[in-house]
Amino acid sequence: MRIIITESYEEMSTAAARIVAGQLYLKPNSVLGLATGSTPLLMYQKLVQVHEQIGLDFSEAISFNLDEYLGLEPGNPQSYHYFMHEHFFDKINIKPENIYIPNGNPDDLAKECKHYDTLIEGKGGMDLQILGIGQNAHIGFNEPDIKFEATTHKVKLDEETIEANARFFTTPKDVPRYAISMGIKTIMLAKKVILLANGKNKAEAIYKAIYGGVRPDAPASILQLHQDVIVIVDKEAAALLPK
Ligand SMILES: O=P(O)(O)OC[C@H]1O[C@](O)(CO)[C@@H](O)[C@@H]1O
Repeated sequence: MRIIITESYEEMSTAAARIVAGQLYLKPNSVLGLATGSTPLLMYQKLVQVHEQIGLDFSEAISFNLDEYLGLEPGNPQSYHYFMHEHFFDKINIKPENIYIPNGNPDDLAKECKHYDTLIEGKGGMDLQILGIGQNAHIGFNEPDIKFEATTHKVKLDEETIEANARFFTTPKDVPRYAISMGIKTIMLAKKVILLANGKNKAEAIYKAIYGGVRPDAPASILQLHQDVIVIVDKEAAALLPK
């Protein structure tokens, strides 16, 4: 695990965007695992700039998003479908048929989970997985006490996550209670992982992810067992790490 501590959110985002851009230059048809939330927002903006200014090409890239709220239609502004199109996909030249996001309104949830796993496997798994982290150390929507061997599945969101994500909704009541998320196993099968965090509210989660024991009550701690993880955190998120 490589740990990069940056001075600011801006620097964290630049460092992450550089790795994504480098990945695409080396392998234009890379399979990217993508995250939502506020953490990767500036990284997406920077990638859009690189696309616009020097032509970073996404035309062969394939993307799989980590998760989606259950019960939200893709056109709902709070859905992760909407988020990804608004902040990233609609601003780059990725092909619509190469964009995969779990369906938050499937007729048959178990089938949708299996289908998503099959699609990921069919593309050979992720070359590069981008992750944010929840305050409770969740990755994707894999909440504490998750089974490490899980693939795509239905998740009941923790109260802490509902509270943290309420800022995106009109009232906390509107936050969906369930989501569909890629599992830890799928994330761990990615060839390379970048874990991003900024702000002091992520300091404890980052400590647990990097220095705590590998335990299901801190899902991100499993990344200690991955062979190629780069953790990029600003100094506030790094505040509890040993100097
Ligand atoms: O970046 P944020 O908004 O703090 O969210 C943290 C994590 O929680 C999620 O919203 C749940 O998947 C992730 O998208 C994100 O990585």
